[in-house]
Amino acid sequence: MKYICIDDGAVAELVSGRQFQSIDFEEGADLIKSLSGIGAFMVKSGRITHFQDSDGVFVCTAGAWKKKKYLLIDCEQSQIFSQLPKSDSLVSFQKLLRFCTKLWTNGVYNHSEKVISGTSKAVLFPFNYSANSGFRIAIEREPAKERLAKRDMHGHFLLVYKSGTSGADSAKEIANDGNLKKAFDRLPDIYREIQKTVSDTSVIGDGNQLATTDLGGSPPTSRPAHLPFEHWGPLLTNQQRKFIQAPVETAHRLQGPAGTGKTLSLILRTIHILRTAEKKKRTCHALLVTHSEATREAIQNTLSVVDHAHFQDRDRRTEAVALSVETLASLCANFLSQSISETEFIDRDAQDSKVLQELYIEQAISSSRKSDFSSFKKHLSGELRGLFEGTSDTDLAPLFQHEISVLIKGRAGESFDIYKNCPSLSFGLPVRNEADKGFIFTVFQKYQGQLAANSQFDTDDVVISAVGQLDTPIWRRRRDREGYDFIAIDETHLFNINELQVFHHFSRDAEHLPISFTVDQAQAVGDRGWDDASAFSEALVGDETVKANETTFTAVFRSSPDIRDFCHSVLASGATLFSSFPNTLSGSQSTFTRDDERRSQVITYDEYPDDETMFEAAFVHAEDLLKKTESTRPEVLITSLSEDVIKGLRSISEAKNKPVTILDRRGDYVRVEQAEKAGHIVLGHADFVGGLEFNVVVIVGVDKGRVPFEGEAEDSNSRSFLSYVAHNRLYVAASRAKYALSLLGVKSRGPSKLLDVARSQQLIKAS
Ligand SMILES: Nc1ncnc2c1ncn2[C@@H]1O[C@H](COP(=O)(O)OP(=O)(O)OP(=O)(O)O)[C@@H](O)[C@H]1O
Repeated sequence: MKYICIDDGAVAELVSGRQFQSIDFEEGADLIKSLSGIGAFMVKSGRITHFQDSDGVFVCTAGAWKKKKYLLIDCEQSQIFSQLPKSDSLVSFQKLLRFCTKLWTNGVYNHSEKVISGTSKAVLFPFNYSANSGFRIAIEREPAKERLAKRDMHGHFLLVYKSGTSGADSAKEIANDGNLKKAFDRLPDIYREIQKTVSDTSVIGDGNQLATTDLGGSPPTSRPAHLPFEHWGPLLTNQQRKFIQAPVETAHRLQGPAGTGKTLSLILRTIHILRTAEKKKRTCHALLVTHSEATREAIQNTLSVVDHAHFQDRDRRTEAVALSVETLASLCANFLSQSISETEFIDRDAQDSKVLQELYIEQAISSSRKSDFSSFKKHLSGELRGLFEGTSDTDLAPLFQHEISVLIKGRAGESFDIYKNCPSLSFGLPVRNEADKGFIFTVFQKYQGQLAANSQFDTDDVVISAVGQLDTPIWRRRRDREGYDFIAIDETHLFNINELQVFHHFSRDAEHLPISFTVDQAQAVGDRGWDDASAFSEALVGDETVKANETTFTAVFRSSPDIRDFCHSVLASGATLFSSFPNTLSGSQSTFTRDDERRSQVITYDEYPDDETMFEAAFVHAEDLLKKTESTRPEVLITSLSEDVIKGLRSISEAKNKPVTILDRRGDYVRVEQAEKAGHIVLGHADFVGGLEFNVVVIVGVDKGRVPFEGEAEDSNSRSFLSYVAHNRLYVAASRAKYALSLLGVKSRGPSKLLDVARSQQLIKAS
């Protein structure tokens, strides 16, 4: 294929169809295959007709050819589709089409679109943030000038003649217009043919058009995933469909970055399996496990719209097909008569418990400092001793909390013997020898003592006792009667290994592992010591030899291309600093159509003289962006990675009478619903925003000293840990945004280092 000639009608169609934005859709995958010259050319859209011969391809829409504008991609000269991976090729093609539209309509260019003044050239840098940031596409805006002028067609053509990473002098460079001339000579014939085709198939054409238009739009609802099951069919990507319809008997891991529809697909898969069982008159009891009570409520609410058969309202004791939605704690309580009352239970995702746990740990550290440190001191490694001596109890608390939750409770099940042999985390407390572990374990025991003294349990306590009861002959006999035929687990990255090992005991048949689960490791806070995503499968399945099937999503539905790029820059910066930091956004694409992009805003970073002025400005930005994005107040989130900033924002909202609804648990959809009723903006710490989505997100205090948090600690271990978690939190907070993201900081502090990549690539502007 020497060239591809696309008319302006086809360009408009290709930028507005959601299915052309990602290779996860069959249409997107076919399109990129065709562009790369693999097989016959194919574009599935009612409005577009294409012609192919040995020379090239014409992608056209009906109309008078002389009135149209054309993009001619010279494939021979530019090699544009043979240099990049498929997903990147599609992204660069889509960005090219958008740039062409702007060149034709004198639109406003962004930082990656450059018209070279004094020349007839333009250059596009489609990947300003990533490994391919130097990749560019060169366009001649006035190809075959004289020849086209004679035929009254000057200004009707753009010619893509070069791509790659090397620069050149645009003023001197001359694009070869041989292929353009060939294509030009064929246009009258091609459009005569189209005219015939359109009149022959006008009825079919219309029908197809409707289908395409449907797909191009967003789901007609303001709430995520709130559409009945049947309506999702035509909106799904190939990958989503593949996951939803995959065989039930085997373990299946679904991975993908934020906003790719993991939760939605897990819900649809569960309903699909239950509906199939009902149709075939088979018994099927399904279990959907969420990480916290708040996300359980959110999923139950979504199910009430998606699932018209009301599987979740059915009683599994009397119905053959039913669904139970549980948290790990409620599951253990129901099955193992471990009922503990709400006041006894420490919910990791709730503000009160978090504060309480940190307080207990701080007290445990302080008491160990007084009573145990002197006897351990000479045996401790220099690094741990140095850290302990040079750091305050308050600054040490998050490091100990992480070690306790991930390793002592998470991996070792509170057993010192197992903990002793656990490999240390790369980014956290520096644990170098057995004495280090012994000392940390003493702090842990003190913490555990405090919980016991106050008669409180956390999830780990419940799970550890549960596992003991699950591996007994009594449960093995009950399992056949009470176990589940299908188990779905959302947000697996938030569970620790200890917890993951419980789930496979709940399947009805011990031989089969009908478990499906979703993962985005980058959303877990801090180094969890996972080697890769397959560690989740091993922990869940409980057997290293059983391989889970896997599906990866790359089409990001939630966020605009700019916001996706920004999130990618945060993960890329984390991955550069920390060997174990997962960059799950690589190779993903935003599915925003040109219509969605109309509401999208550039990402801004603004500086203020002090905190007070910044807090007030947060509300001004929120109001401004909600107007620009045509949103309502509850569709706006103000958040921060710092507890103190949240307190400051709260006081300002009270003092200035700007009512807000406050999130104090992770993914608390009920609070968001209250905000909807009250017409309030939502305010909450970054730890509580996971699982939610907003049109506008304002992140306050993204400056030095706060992101990452720098206490008094000088120690490099604690700094690395805080930097690691700041990357996770900033990614989670930013990826909640659909159309607009605004970042605020204090001038004297300067912007956070985490913004360096994004700033250097001009992904952020001052507003
Ligand atoms: N095929 C699709 N067509 C249109 N919208 C979709 C599609 N798939 C998912 N979405 C939308 O994308 C958004 C994100 O979905 P969801 O919350 O399930 O993603 P997620 O991957 O679980 O995100 P996170 O990891 O951030 O929690 C939702 O608004 C959902 O309705």
